[in-house]
Amino acid sequence: MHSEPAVEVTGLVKRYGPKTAVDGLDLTIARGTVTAVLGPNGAGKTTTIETCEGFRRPDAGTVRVLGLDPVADARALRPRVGVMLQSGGVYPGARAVEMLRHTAKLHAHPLDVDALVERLGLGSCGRTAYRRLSGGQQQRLALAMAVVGRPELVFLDEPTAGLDPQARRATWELVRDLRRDGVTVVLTTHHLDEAEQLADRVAIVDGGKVIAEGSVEELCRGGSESSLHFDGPPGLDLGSLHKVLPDGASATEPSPGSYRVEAPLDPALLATVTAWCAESGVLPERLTVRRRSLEDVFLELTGRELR
Ligand SMILES: Nc1ncnc2c1ncn2[C@@H]1O[C@H](COP(=O)(O)OP(=O)(O)OP(=O)(O)O)[C@@H](O)[C@H]1O
Repeated sequence: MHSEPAVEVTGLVKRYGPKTAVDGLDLTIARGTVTAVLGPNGAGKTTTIETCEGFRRPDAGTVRVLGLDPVADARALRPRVGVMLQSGGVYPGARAVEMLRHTAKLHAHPLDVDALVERLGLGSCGRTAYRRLSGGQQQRLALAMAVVGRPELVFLDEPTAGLDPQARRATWELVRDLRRDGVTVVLTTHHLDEAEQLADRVAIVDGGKVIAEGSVEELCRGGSESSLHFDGPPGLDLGSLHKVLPDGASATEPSPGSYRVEAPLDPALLATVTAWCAESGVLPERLTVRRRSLEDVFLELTGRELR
């Protein structure tokens, strides 16, 4: 049974009036994995996740979650799927930790509430009404509510947006523990480092479609895997550098005084570039070797920075 994917989205289309938010999206998520769904603003991530959560009906295509239909089988899925919404979903007057205890009681094998409260730094919020919590506290509570029932699958929509570094790390640790316990985690994020840190698989969504999918390593493979960077005076004669670089290499000045050399990286390349700098009377500052990152891939695929 567990060879069946946790989530299977096929040809999903979702429109809001004339606007097509999701446009034939395909995504398969294996059980027990952490998948990060990345994409620029308005790419269709939230709409896709909300359709998987059963909050929206597809206009076309199919969505199966744990083998079931998220709308028709909502009752059966509720105890098995944890949902963390971007905002709200909680009665504003409800007291924070009481609400968490109440949610825990609705489940057969909940997590230990006190341990979870401690872990997410919610101890001081005990009897505080939800609406009086800070944004970060509300968010951590939403995360706690999503996982307290020990679900098989958790959807986290931008779980660390706006959190301070400490709360962010606590959230990452929690996601790692969920994964270790075999929980499938699907998260949307604008933080590429979050995807790099947590995700087994990354799906990049743009224009309502998945335009690339794979592990971070797979996505970063191909193209030029690494590049050499240095700063110097603006307007250096890169023509003379090209002459000494190996065939197929490129040297560019992406912004004034900032240089990038793309070529198969080996010690000889470094020697060639520094020798050229010496001949040109240039002291290369901040000389670094950079591996191709998810950010580079994202930029190449979407033509946009993430935010
Ligand atoms: N309820 C709605 N009514 C009308 N248009 C909507 C609605 N919800 C989303 N949209 C539009 O659909 C498109 C996809 O939105 P969605 O929220 O799914 O994208 P997203 O990738 O989650 O974006 P973000 O990163 O900004 O949260 C956007 O153009 C958005 O403006």
